[in-house]
Amino acid sequence: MANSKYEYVKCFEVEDEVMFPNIILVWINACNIHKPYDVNALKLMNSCAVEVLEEYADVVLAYGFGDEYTFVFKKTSKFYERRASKVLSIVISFFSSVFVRKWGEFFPHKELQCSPSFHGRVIPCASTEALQAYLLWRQNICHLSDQHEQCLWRLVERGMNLNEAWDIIKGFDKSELNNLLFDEFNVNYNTLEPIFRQGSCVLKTLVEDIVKYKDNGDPIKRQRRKIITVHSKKIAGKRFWNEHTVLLKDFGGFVEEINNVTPEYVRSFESDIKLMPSTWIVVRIDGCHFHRFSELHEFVKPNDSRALNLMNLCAVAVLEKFWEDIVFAYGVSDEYSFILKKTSDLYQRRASKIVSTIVSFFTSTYVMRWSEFFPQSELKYLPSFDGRAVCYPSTEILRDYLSWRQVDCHINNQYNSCFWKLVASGKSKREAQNSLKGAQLQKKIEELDIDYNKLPVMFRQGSSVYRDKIDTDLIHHENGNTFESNGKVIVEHIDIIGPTFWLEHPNILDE
Ligand SMILES: Nc1nc2c(ncn2[C@@H]2O[C@H](COP(=O)(O)OP(=O)(O)OP(=O)(O)O)[C@@H](O)[C@H]2O)c(=O)[nH]1
Ligand SMILES: [Mg+2]
Ligand SMILES: [Mg+2]
Repeated sequence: MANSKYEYVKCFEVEDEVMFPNIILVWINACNIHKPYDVNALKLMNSCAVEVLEEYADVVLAYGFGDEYTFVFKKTSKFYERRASKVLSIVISFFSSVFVRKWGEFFPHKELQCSPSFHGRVIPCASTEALQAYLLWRQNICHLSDQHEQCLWRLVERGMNLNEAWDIIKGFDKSELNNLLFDEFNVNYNTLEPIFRQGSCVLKTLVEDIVKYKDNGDPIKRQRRKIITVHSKKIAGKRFWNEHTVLLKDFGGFVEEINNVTPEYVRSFESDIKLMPSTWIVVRIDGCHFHRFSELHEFVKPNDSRALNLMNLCAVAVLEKFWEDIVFAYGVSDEYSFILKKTSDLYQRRASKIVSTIVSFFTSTYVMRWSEFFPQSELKYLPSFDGRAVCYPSTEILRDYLSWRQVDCHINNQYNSCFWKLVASGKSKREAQNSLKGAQLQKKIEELDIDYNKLPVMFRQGSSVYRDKIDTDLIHHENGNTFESNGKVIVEHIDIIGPTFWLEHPNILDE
């Protein structure tokens, strides 16, 4: 809706469409979860994967083990115009929401200590043959890493620390690991539960339901898609693949059995774009379908302080977590922009990892802290956010970016204030819309007698989040130790278009 002279900053956004005929794979992996192999953790991951397949019609297959999952989109998918960062962030955000929501089902006696996060990337697979190689590669890694984990955690349970245990098994091959399990722990690896050794496949299949019976007693059947979770020893084998008609239909059959994955293929599966060095990185996230989400959860119109404060809290958590890299954030409505400093080397500036981790952490914090802001209202469906990263080469352009967002906030807020005032005065939504079409909003505000400047400043200015550097230079002395404080992360509602704020806080965008 909003047009401003700052809009040109959009031209720094780059196209990231996954072109046909590539098959879209989304690989996700938990950040920093390393703990004893727990079957409940695997079942939780599986249950989240099932929800992903339920939610997104285009995801037809998923394969996961340990703390990772891969989602495979049908060949013809046009999900979010196949834009990689959208596809990745939405899947990972939704997965994070479900993970938080379902945690208690699988760990009833263990509270989730902090917001979990996942990172990932989109992997374009050029052909069914490449997909077959990908699946073989991941399942080989499942076998190997599970053997390691089974040995490692048994050694730890026996009293070793993690490093000592690693020192013993690192470099062990399959048979050495098997022998260790057998000789030391009397465990035959092949008898362990398949969910550990083989990983889990979640897929859509067709089943026939009897919907009713004819007068003569004959059943009337209807085919419906059903999501199943299976464990199979060879998911890249012809037999497994070709016996699932849904997979055959979507991707075609596997022609040959394969035993090896060529290093070139692995290289392509692992490739990850790095963002240009010495540029500001903006990660903007935005709620998916928040129009509907806000209706369903009865947000106050047009601005709901609870919803905005929850967004702000999540942004503060992001700045606290990434305190070395993110220097500023600006939020309005269902969106937040996070500014990573020019010199940041977060995840070696790998775009997917930066965007996915931030989106995931923000989402899981949102779900975990929801009830503090909406104690009377249960989450009716799970929120998800999309995200993208854009590089800006100069501070001037970065400031124009922030101005663009704040002008947007301003114009939207003026429009919404008029709109809801008209509706409150008895006009229908359509009438209100028509009367505002092409109108000078400033004039309308006067006409409608809206005391605009009396509206809460958070609604008018949006929210700026940054570290209050007043005490940055303070050196605290505790127990004789000295350390530098990073400053407290604060939320302010201020004008960031004019120069005043930036002159008063020269350290924020200090190059
Ligand atoms: N009532 C109310 N609605 C809000 C508030 N904040 C955000 N929203 C809703 O969230 C929407 C955000 O706009 P968009 O991000 O453009 O639209 P969206 O519905 O999220 O759709 P996509 O982002 O394209 O998935 C607004 O249009 C509002 O409907 C709020 O404080 N109160
Ligand atoms: Mg939105
Ligand atoms: Mg929005």
